[in-house]
Amino acid sequence: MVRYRVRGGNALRGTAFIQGAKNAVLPMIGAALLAAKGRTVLRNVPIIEDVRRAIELAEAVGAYVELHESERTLVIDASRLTSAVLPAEIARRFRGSVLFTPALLHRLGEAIVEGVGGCNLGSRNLDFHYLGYKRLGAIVDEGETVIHVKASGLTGATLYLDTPSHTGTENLIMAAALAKGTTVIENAALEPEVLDVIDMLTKMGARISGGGTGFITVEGVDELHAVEHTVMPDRLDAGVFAMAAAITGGELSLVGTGLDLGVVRYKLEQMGVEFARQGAVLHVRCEGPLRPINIITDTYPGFATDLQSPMMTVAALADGNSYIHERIFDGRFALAAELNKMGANVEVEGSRAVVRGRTPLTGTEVTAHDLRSGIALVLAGLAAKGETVIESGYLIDRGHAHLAARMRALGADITREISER
Ligand SMILES: CC(=O)N[C@H]1[C@@H](OP(=O)(O)OP(=O)(O)OC[C@H]2O[C@@H](n3ccc(=O)[nH]c3=O)[C@H](O)[C@@H]2O)O[C@H](CO)[C@@H](O)[C@@H]1O
Ligand SMILES: C=C(OP(=O)(O)O)C(=O)O
Repeated sequence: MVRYRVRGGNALRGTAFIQGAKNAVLPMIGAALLAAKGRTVLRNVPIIEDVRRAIELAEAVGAYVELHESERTLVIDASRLTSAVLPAEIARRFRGSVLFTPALLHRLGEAIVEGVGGCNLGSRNLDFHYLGYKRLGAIVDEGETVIHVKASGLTGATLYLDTPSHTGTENLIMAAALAKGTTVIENAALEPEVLDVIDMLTKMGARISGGGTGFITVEGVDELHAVEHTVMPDRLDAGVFAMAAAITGGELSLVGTGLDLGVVRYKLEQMGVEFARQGAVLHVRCEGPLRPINIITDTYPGFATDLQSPMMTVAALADGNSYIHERIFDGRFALAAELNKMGANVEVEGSRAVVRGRTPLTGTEVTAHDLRSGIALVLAGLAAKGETVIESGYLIDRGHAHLAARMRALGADITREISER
């Protein structure tokens, strides 16, 4: 059992190094398995638990993988894939396991998905993925726990997503990349991580146009080759560090190539946080009291649902009532009860929450129900009086690399502990 222990009260100051993006590297590991020859090199890989699980899963299907931790570099040789089974004990531990299906389909003619994990956020359907594979010519047997997808070659088709699913778009692009003929994906996701995956696939030889427009066209090719690619910076990790500066009255320089916080920056600015771009560095500081805010989560370029929980912590520390409307997931307010244990006043009704601030927070034992509620509780701990203990730290480690070390370097009093339990 991993737990984080945070003693609040220190302002965070210094340079925060933003990790590579979790939600880009996971599909890229899946994409690397599409190359039947050569070695793929991924750089700026975040050293997070989800990446470790993705490596285990790639090895389970026969790929050779080297993780060079201090270089944050992953080398993947998928020339010999030996198993189409995504075993439950690994696949159920992270969402990214779903991104291995297209490579197994193309390389081995089938994928046996024994489970898909990820944060527990209410319904997390995969119907767009499976309907899309069917439209491309696959046979999908959906058993109670195991899903079997089979195809002896896919053929391009027009696909439509009811909502622009992030991993759904990535999976269907990967499936279409080696299909015969043209595929059009309508209502495709616009997230920057999806565009980074398209960049990598394009280098691999895929013919993809329309990324970022909502209408993606993929002209199938016969093969894809191994390439080197640098993973984009993690805007969620960056958002959390900006919020840490905001709630502790600190001042941070965020370093991460081409970092763009988008709407999160504008929302924090409305709350009184100051940002300044100095060349490649994004400077963030906050001196005065925080103002309340209204947030509506949405697909990109809307406010990212993954930053909704951390923003709830910031709202609890703002003077006045903030309003949050969660529109992506139907079960993403588990944080409210934990924040309330620390003295916050958050009231949830359906998909909406009212956060009545500012309430002084006091450290106590709290539970991370998912990755982002975990990091939101770390933020609360940084601003609370006394000591906050957060379990399970594993959920935080799924998505944030070396969190305690990076925050300690900025002046935070935070430790990561491992116990037998
Ligand atoms: C590994 C990864 O990249 N995870 C991200 C990805 O998850 P993920 O790709 O799983 O999220 P989706 O965009 O697919 O899901 C969003 C919503 O669409 C619904 N839906 C989705 C697919 C489908 O086939 N049918 C369906 O109904 C889901 O139930 C959910 O309510 O995008 C989410 C939304 O930005 C982020 O919170 C996750 O961090
Ligand atoms: C929901 C998240 O991740 P996943 O889709 O991997 O569960 C997240 O990163 O907040």
